[in-house]
Amino acid sequence: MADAIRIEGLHKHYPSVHALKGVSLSVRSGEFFGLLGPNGAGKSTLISIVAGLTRFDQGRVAVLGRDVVGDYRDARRLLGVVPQEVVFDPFFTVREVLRIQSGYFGLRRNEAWIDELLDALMLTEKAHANMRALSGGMKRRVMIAQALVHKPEVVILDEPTAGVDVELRKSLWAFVRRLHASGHTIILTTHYLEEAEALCERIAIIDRGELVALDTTQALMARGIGRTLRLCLTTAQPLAEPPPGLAPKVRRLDGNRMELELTKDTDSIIRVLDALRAQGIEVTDLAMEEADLEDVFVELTRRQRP
Ligand SMILES: Nc1ncnc2c1ncn2[C@@H]1O[C@H](COP(=O)(O)OP(=O)(O)OP(=O)(O)O)[C@@H](O)[C@H]1O
Repeated sequence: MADAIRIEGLHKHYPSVHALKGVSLSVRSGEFFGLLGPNGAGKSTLISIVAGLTRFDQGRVAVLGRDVVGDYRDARRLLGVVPQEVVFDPFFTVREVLRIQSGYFGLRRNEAWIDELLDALMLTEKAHANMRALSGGMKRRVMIAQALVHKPEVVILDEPTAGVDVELRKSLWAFVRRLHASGHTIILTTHYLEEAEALCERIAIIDRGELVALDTTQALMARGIGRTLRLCLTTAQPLAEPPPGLAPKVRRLDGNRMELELTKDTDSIIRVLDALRAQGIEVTDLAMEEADLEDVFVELTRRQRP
């Protein structure tokens, strides 16, 4: 089966920025895929190219084997994009917006699916409301319904939960999970890393137009970034300096509290405890914190400031 999205050697220049510098990546069919990166990394540019809305300078991009330039119509039909910005025509009702969008794809009798979308996105009561009369969160839900009106196999969500309240975010994710479970490929960009961690099977991280990581979420989180060990100690005198041998690992020492950074797989907690005991120091409390996606992300996109 063709990859849901295949990007090869993609370059894009704006007048003053080389926004994509030879990006290659593939999203497998049926995957829940995360596209992460700091502000200005090139995520929206990449999405807009996949959607056939932005020209590029070099490379190839295909949606389920259809070239986004040579086979634009087919590629576009297979894709639903929920844009970052909420754009709408204030003169139409919610149902009209969805009917018009169906018309763009040549779909006539689409009412049953429109009803299903309205229901799933909790918009049924607002079907006859004018777009301008909706709250921001509701408008965003209409954008999602609009992107799905032609039942695309591949769905791209560009920051769908930015500025959305917790309740709506939960219901959106429940809906997106259902879409994924029913066989759709989902590509998500988000600045909420815990969302990506919870939802995505694989994650690509781009930074300043370059792919800096592409791996399963699990493997990314397991990358050898340190774990934090927090200790409460009892000593005759508060410690003035870290015990010998542990000093390079100690990040903070405050009286009887000590925080150490341990390297995954090579540093053992037991050895730390033994080293402390050898100095007559007892440990009264201990807490360990694993690196999360946020730590990995920061590590991979840490910028060399000029
Ligand atoms: N239409 C445009 N004209 C000129 N430069 C642009 C245009 N769109 C984006 N850029 C520039 O291209 C680079 C990539 O921007 P892009 O919007 O793709 O990043 P992003 O990863 O989506 O960022 P964010 O997380 O802030 O949405 C940035 O330096 C941006 O200023």
